[in-house]
Amino acid sequence: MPHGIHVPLVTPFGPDGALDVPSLERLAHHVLAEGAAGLVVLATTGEAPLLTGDERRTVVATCRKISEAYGTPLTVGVGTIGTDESVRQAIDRAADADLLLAVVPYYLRPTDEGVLDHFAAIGTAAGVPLIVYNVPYRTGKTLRAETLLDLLAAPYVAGIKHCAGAIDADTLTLLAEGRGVLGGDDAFLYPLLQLGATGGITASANVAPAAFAAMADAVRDGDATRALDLHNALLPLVNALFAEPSPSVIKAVLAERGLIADAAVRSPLRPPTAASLTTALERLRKSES
Ligand SMILES: O=C(O)C1=N[C@H](C(=O)O)C[C@H](O)C1
Repeated sequence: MPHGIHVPLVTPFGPDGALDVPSLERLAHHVLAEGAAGLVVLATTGEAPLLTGDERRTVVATCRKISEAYGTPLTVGVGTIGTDESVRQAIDRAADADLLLAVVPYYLRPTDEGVLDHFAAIGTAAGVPLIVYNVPYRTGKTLRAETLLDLLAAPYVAGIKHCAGAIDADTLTLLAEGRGVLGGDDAFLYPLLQLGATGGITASANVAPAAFAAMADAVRDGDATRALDLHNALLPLVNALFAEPSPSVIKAVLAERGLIADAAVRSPLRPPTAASLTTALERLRKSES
């Protein structure tokens, strides 16, 4: 069962728009050295749908080597609208992955039963445990709490990355009855951990890996005061990092800090405004003081 903070890495591009592997390596080393429990590639934050097939393979191979050097798991994103193509992706990426982060099929809004069949097909074919990526505000598909619990109980599912955008009634049911929930909404990570989530996949941890890892450790160790202090210090930063479509602000902050060479994002994402970047940098400095 995944635990701790797994960082969904941004995918750095150079000023010419090409994949920047040295920056990816630098960032991956940095977050693991700062206490992240694992790397996640080809997720939302990694702009996965905007990469070519060759770029995806390079990102996975690069982070595979680094994960092996640190002895930490590598989670690789998979999944699209249709089951057949999702299965193909899963088979292709499973060889280099410890876990696959498989998104709920989006856009078509299938039934919950269709979604269960979708994950059964992927999980059976891949032979690598899945983390179900439940993000209704992106996919357009909300799953019933019972369906999420059915997924958690499936032999091919190691966990659920839960991004409900709130702590709603279904989230409470899921956490009360299921094991292996990972917080996927950065702003809600602390309460989710307190309610029993085993860890998180949080984009903001690209920028502040040590603080996120410390917060997860504090909850695990029962140090509620320290965990709450860290949450309160991180929350303004998280809000600033998500003030514009992610990962634009995150990349700009990483570039300012010298962790990646350039802040470029791919269209239709756009660079953040100067005001958003300034606010995020100020809040990062404050969170560190
Ligand atoms: O890339 C991810 O994985 C994450 N995606 C969420 C989103 O952007 O919807 C947020 C989370 O921090 C990580």
